[in-house]
Amino acid sequence: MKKLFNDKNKSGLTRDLIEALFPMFEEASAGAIAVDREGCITWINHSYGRLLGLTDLEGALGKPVRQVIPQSRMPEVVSSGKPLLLDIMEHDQQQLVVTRVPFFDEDGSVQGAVAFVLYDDLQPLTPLVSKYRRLHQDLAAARKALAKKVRGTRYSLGDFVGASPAALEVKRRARLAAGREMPVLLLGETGTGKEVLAQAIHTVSARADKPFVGVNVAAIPDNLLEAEFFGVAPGAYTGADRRNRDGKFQLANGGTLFLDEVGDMPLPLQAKLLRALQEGEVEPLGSNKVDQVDVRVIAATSRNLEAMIEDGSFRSDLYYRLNVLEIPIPPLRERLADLGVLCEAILGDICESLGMQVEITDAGVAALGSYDWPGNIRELRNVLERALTMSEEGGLLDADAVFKVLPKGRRRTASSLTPQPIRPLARTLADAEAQAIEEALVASRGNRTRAAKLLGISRSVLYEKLAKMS
Ligand SMILES: Nc1ncnc2c1ncn2[C@@H]1O[C@H](COP(=O)(O)OP(=O)(O)OP(=O)(O)O)[C@@H](O)[C@H]1O
Repeated sequence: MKKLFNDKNKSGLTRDLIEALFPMFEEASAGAIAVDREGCITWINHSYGRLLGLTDLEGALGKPVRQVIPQSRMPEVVSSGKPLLLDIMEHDQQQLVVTRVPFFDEDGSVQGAVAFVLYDDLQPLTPLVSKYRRLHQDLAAARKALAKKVRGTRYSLGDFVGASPAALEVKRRARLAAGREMPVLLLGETGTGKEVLAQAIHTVSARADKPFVGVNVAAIPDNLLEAEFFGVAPGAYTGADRRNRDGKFQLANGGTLFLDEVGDMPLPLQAKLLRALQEGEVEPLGSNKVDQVDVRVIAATSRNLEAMIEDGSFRSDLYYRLNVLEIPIPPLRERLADLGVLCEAILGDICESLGMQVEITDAGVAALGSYDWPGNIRELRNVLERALTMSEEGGLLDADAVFKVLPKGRRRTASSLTPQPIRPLARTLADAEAQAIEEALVASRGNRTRAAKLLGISRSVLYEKLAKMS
């Protein structure tokens, strides 16, 4: 038997072999053609002629293949000596799946090439193509999820919803923080979005593809905090793991460490944290070696750190170390103009997970504005979730539906009963104006053109006033 792969003829496709295989391929394919080493047609079968719309097959013989089939890549196959095993060729708005193979003489020189049309329409391949597309989409989704997991974040800046002057100022500062390496201190009541913002800053920063590690100081017992932060050396204490256990600092190395409720940190640990931040090194519990760490810290608190410094429960040096860029996040009651956009975003999110469609009316949004939101946006989300469980698919949340689920007893009042100190008239007028603008923005669900109309002023005047308020 002839050796298929000898030195001269590595591909083994001699003319004899091609001739032996040809009838089988020709029979099975939708068309076949052969060219010589110059790329001129030496043979073409009837089925291919029909596919190409050729009336005179004899007339095609001897012609350069590109004269007859402009998109043919046979000249490339003859000149390179390499097959093109699977290709899609367009011809007269048809898509042909073709395979092209060169053949050689005994000396290994290219003698010509043959080509077969495997499919003359892509229909039979549809299940394969759609399966490929589905797998491709799954792969892209999995890659995205994995990238988020590696980053450790769920939120980016777009997730901090709000268009009021106060919310825009928060986002402006967050963007500034993302562009620099400095420590950031986020100040805000519970549920105002401190964690959302910390993650968003990390996601936009140069450390985005490194870990984001969050730790809630208030949630960890004091006696475990040190190990949690700085790690534990093997056998550091009775019952300790034999292996090294990394702390949050080591886990966040290269990335961002989010210290939530930093005001709840006991004083002895504050000193160690300060050292870690100043020196860029941490000492695991029970170890006499230090680990170098490169960590960007974003701290957050709902407590008044300045008052804590006064009463000696927070170190002032640590405060100044953490508070290089301060971002105060206003409570929801101070940015009611964002209620409309917040409702839209939160309802969209909840509805998507429940597979339903429910919207809120302007009166529903205005009803939400009558409450003072001590739990801020987290509470708003809970209230909307409760309202949704009581509403019907495709329904509308109106004021009645909102009042049914709104906690009683924390309504905002238009005027306080306690007498207010007399202030300069200009100040009182400015406050009244700011409140009127805020209420118009609530009523118009953040739509400034509508808000300007409600107030009877032009849009440009409204913008001017908003700029002064921010
Ligand atoms: N501006 C915002 N836009 C959209 N959703 C927000 C916003 N702020 C907060 N949320 C949502 O409110 C919830 C609470 O947010 P987050 O955990 O960031 O608040 P926090 O200030 O860190 O609260 P805490 O101090 O209690 O930990 C989350 O579900 C978050 O998605």
